[in-house]
Amino acid sequence: MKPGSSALEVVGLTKRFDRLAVDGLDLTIHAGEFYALVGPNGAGKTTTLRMVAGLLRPDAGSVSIFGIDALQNPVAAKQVMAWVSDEPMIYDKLTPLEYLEFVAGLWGIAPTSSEPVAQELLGSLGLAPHRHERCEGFSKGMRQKVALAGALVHHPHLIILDEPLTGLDAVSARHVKGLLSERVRAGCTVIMTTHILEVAERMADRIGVIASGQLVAEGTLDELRRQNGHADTSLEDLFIALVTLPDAA
Ligand SMILES: Nc1ncnc2c1ncn2[C@@H]1O[C@H](COP(=O)(O)OP(=O)(O)OP(=O)(O)O)[C@@H](O)[C@H]1O
Repeated sequence: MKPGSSALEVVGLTKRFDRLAVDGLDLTIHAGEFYALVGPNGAGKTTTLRMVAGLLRPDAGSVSIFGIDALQNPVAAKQVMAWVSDEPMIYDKLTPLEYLEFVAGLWGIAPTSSEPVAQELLGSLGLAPHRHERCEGFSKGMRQKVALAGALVHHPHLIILDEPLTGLDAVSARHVKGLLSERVRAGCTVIMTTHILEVAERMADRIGVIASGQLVAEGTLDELRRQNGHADTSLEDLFIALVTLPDAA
């Protein structure tokens, strides 16, 4: 992907349930960046990402993924992206290796090509010793990692993750963070929501703060600090200041 081009362009994205969940959101994520979307509970983060991933139809707005209109061409858009939910579904009766081969098959990738990729993914996530065990006996964290591996098997350029680190122990979190950083170094774009502000602070090139379905601030940590007039404050303090603004409450 061309450096400097946009991986994701969201314009005027809107979704109403009982009340407005996403309110005319504009968002641009550059190709090759690691972007963290943070915000309070109910801010509209998951709803935004579900619309981007093609799982929820927006009431208004547009979503463009590497120039592909994701609402008009959802299949083409899905071919270049991965979606990892915070409540992943995997097939319990399969082993991780079988699951990855199954998912690769859905993408039309032959087992001879997918197997080395699957082995490598499972190795990076610390799942190699369990690759031949059925997923039904796996912990929540292990299942999350199998789902992540499954989402990456077709070499997506844009990786969208909803709370990928929640519920993971320190070793598993390290594996996931390592894999995502390695993907960004290889040229992929990563967008993830997180409530772990330290992770956003350490890993993200840019951070978007969303409140009441709107982007209330965006930038590198230094830019966010400058915008708020605090040279050395933590992201946690900035976050609390931003999401408790009168018009963001
Ligand atoms: N399927 C749904 N039906 C009705 N309301 C919904 C649905 N999904 C989300 N909402 C509402 O939309 C708003 C935004 O929810 P969303 O899950 O996007 O927030 P979030 O920022 O991801 O929150 P959290 O950090 O708690 O996961 C909330 O008020 C939520 O109750």
